[in-house]
Amino acid sequence: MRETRKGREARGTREAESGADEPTDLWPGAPPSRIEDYAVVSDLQTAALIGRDGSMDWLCLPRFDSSASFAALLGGPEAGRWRIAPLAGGVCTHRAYRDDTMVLETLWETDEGTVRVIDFMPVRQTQPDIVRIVEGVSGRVEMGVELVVRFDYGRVVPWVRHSGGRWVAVAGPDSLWLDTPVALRGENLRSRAEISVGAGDRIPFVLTWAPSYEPEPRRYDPERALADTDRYWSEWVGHCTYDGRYGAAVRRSLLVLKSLTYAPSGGIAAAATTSLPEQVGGPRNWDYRYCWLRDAAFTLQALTGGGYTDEAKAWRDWLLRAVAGDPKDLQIMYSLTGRRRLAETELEWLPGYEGSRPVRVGNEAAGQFQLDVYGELLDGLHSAREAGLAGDDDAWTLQCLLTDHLESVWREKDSSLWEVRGPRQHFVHSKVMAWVGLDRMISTAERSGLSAPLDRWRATRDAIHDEVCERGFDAERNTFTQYYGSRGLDAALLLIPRVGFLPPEDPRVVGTVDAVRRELCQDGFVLRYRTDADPTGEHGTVDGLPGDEGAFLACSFWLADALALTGRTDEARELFERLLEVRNDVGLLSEEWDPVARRHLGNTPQAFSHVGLINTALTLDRGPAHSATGSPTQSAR
Ligand SMILES: OC[C@H]1O[C@H](O[C@H]2O[C@H](CO)[C@@H](O)[C@H](O)[C@H]2O)[C@H](O)[C@@H](O)[C@@H]1O
Repeated sequence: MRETRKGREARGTREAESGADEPTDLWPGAPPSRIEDYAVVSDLQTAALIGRDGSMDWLCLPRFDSSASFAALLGGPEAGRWRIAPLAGGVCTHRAYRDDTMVLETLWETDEGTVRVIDFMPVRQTQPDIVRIVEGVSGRVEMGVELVVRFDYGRVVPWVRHSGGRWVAVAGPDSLWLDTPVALRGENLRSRAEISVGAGDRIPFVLTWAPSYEPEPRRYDPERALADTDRYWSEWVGHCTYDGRYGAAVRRSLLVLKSLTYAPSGGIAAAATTSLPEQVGGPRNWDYRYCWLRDAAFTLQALTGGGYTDEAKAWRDWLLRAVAGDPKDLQIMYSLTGRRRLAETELEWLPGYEGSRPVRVGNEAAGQFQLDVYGELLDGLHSAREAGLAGDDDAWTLQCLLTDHLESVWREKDSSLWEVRGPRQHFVHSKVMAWVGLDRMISTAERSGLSAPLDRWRATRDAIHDEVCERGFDAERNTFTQYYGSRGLDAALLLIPRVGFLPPEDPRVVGTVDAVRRELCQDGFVLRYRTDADPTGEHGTVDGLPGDEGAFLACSFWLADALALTGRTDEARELFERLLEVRNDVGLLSEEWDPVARRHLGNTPQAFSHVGLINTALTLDRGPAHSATGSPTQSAR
């Protein structure tokens, strides 16, 4: 490495003092990244998003749901980011994770030479570290480094100083420490350097977060950390039991799910981000950095399907702790540690992703009544037992209490799995999942001989079944409906055969799958529901929200499942392989896909979408061995 002239002059400056003396940009006019441009690295407590332009634009420290120290994703470079890229600008020529790991390698091939940047987060020991190693491959490339730290989601400009050879940014409770042989200079409230990287050079940058009131964090050997991180992920992937045709895609999705797991508690975040829009420029922007019982139950089944029983056990332990107490106080989501209060607020100082406002933290849906979660939970615990997780007395006690409660609430209207913000309805999928909850409890008690009020449970299960078939089915159109009396459809109805509510060959199931294909598909991908379908809704829509959204990727996987289950395997495979095509260059999926603009929408990477991928791959390879949640245990009535 050669340090450039500006770099040498910069030693010892105080960034905050140098102010706006040089308002130039290292990469003038660089466009913002699209959602699908981001790769993720994780230390199992938080995650960073890195664009194809080499810019780390999202990083919450010290946890997934902490304030962001880099929030360029939602506010542009001024909201904090860390870019390492050729000064010539542009995006990388190639990018991939190193084998089956979460170590990212980004290659820049320029006329002058080739450089690789290796990005990773060592699995957390004490403090979070982000390591970036710039490696000269051939020739010589002029690289730029720009570090803009803005604590509290872009709002707080820290004091920056150099101390004992380390670069330090401090404000309030946060401090960030950078160890690197490169001297950064303060300029325009940013820390910058230019370096000339020749073949064989290897230049490390290690950024470590610590509470500002604690002693400075220890220094980390980046090369050793790289070897350890490589080994950790390779060993983890080595436990995967899936050996089917879609091995690489399934392993990558399992790695993403693991990356979204908050290791200290076993809780699983629905996604690494907040407020990436479901419609660019619109208000459908939500915070997903929490643990949804629904998403976690689905995730658990994908993990057990892939052979990961330790994670399943950790999730069950998390669950038992989180929901402890009165079952009527059950929430549909919790923080990663099990905290209940997730008050939703808007960060008005952030312009949002491509102007998509508001940016929200917290999630009001935490207070909703969503009937389906009882079914997903009970099914998840049932599948955990089926997957060989030893029975647990506490778990069974909890399951019985939840079932008692389910029996007393299943007739109520709810907000559904889509967390609609319009009026509550008798959503058909919710009732189906109430049936699933009772069905799985009956099955567990029957098989294991655990004591249970079986006659009563059977009567309730049958009553739900009868009511759904009577009030939730439109005989004229031969389809189940979104809610009782509605003309609208719901992609969640695709789960009916998978959860065993009716057998796949039942004409009502076939009719519903056909109706969803006819009315909810856009370019073959599936919308959750029509956002304009219900004039009785608060804003003339069932979800009470203005605007529209893209195709929901999990639902598109559910359609592939339903096609496979109803015997249309070729069509199922074709759709599944189209869905694989919408993954980004490093195999990640966000929540939604815009079939018109052909781009990712919504939070990323999203567990729900990756779970869909894994479960459909398992269905295509192994047949419907288990439901999505769980195993069909009963056939038609
Ligand atoms: O689109 C409206 C709702 O979107 C979010 O919910 C969605 O994501 C959840 C997490 O993956 C998932 O469990 C749920 O089924 C999805 O609808 C958001 O959290 C809600 O607040 C919002 O109303």
